[in-house]
Amino acid sequence: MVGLERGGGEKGLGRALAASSGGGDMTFKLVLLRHGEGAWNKENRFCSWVDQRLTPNGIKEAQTCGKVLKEAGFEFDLVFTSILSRSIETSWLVLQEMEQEWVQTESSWRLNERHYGALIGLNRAELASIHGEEKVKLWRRSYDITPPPIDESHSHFHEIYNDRRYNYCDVAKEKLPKAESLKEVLDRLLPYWYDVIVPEIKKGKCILISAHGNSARALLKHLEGIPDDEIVNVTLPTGVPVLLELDENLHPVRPHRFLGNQEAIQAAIKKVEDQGKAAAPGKNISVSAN
Ligand SMILES: O=C(O)[C@@H](CO)OP(=O)(O)O
Repeated sequence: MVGLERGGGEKGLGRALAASSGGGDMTFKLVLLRHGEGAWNKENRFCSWVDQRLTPNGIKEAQTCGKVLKEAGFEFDLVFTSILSRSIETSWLVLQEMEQEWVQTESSWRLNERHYGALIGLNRAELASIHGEEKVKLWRRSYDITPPPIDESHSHFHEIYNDRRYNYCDVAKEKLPKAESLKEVLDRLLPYWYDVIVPEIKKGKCILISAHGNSARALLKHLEGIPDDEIVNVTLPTGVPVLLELDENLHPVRPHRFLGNQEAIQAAIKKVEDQGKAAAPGKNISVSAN
């Protein structure tokens, strides 16, 4: 298997199926992706189910991702996205860069970003200066802590729940979440994973999942068996492809790998982690900390 040295070391990684040395067992390759930077990523606000477009930088990130995947030789058979524009737009840009725009795409709310409840729209750094960085880290990265739920008084409530896209979900609108822990994200994602995505992987299809920081983390936790208290340390940067290689039981044959310039990727991870550092208190912050 090809290593990940910079300067073309990822070439050849993209074959959908590879025989492992000796036994001839099949290895399935799956690429997980967090969308490119969106407007509220840049403003350091919890974006979650608010629909945001990519920034010019986010567009570049998605295009770079497409270049990396193209150079590595990936040929996708199927793409899955959430129903939020930033994940769909990212998949378009990736496929365009790879000259694979024709690849069939399916979208589901079950791949949406985690529902951040009452935290939606708030600035992470301002929140950290009020509630402390530890509390914000727990809200952002813990496994089973659910933030306070969104209610009708929230300035983005109606924008989210009156959005026509949620008329087409496989659950009634009233049953859609009002806040989610990472565990709750996994609970709503797994039926889609097992019923829709897994059968396609098992057919040998090369699959791209263009999702979000926390829906991708939830899936990664599930596939790699990351313990509840260790998932807090897993952060995904925007627009960086994550390669997973799975055996026929969909157990990983090696740890996930970020594809691309490793130094730039580490810097991007740090940037996302630093979003939760405290800043001078801002004005419009009101959320009950419990
Ligand atoms: O804003 C959000 O919904 C997510 C990132 O998409 O934020 P965080 O990185 O804090 O989980």
